[in-house]
Amino acid sequence: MSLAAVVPHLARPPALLLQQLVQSRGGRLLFDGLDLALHAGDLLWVQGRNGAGKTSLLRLICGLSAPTAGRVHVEQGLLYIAHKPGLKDHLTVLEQLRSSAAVAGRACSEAEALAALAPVGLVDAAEQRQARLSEGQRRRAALAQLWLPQVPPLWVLDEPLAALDTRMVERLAQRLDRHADEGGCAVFTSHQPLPLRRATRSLRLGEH
Ligand SMILES: Nc1ncnc2c1ncn2[C@@H]1O[C@H](COP(=O)(O)OP(=O)(O)OP(=O)(O)O)[C@@H](O)[C@H]1O
Repeated sequence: MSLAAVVPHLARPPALLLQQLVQSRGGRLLFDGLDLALHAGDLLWVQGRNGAGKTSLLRLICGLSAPTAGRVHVEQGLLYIAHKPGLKDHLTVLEQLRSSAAVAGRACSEAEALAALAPVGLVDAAEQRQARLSEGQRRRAALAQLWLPQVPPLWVLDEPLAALDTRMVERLAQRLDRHADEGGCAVFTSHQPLPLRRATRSLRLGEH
């Protein structure tokens, strides 16, 4: 029997591969020679003090900035929700969600978008302009993307818990668990642990 038959994920390439990744910013070395492979079902919690380089790493993974050296390989698609999600104030919650999906090449129907607003508790706010949302509601509006159909396999979430109440934190953790159960994976930053059912891998930056 082959090793791949015993450990199924070895049969597939990793969803995310970081090889000898180096990043300097503002004259500081944030990480040096970082190697990482993320496979189906992996949830990776990136930890570190303020300024350690967590957001910088997530932006590298998404191809939004270039490493000083090394390589980032994403096998299929990814979904990035930034620390400050770029919501347009003049759009309604529903318009924003459908527009974000379309820009990502995953256009969705109004019914699908409304269904994604239900778990984040924003169905009643669907027609409301985003300028009138609270911080927590803005975070929920951005996170609704995780409930759309055809989500990409790799999720990259920067501080997804910011401004969320306890109930929404639990709902997000359940969504992450289910995504991993279905063979997806995620990289997230957070200053607090998420109440996840699945085991979490962790990477601590700023300790060199
Ligand atoms: N545009 C930039 N130009 C130069 N240096 C930058 C830039 N953006 C961030 N930095 C620096 O890179 C370092 C890492 O920043 P980063 O935002 O990745 O940290 P972080 O771990 O996400 O912090 P936090 O927990 O506060 O969000 C910091 O020292 C920061 O000052």
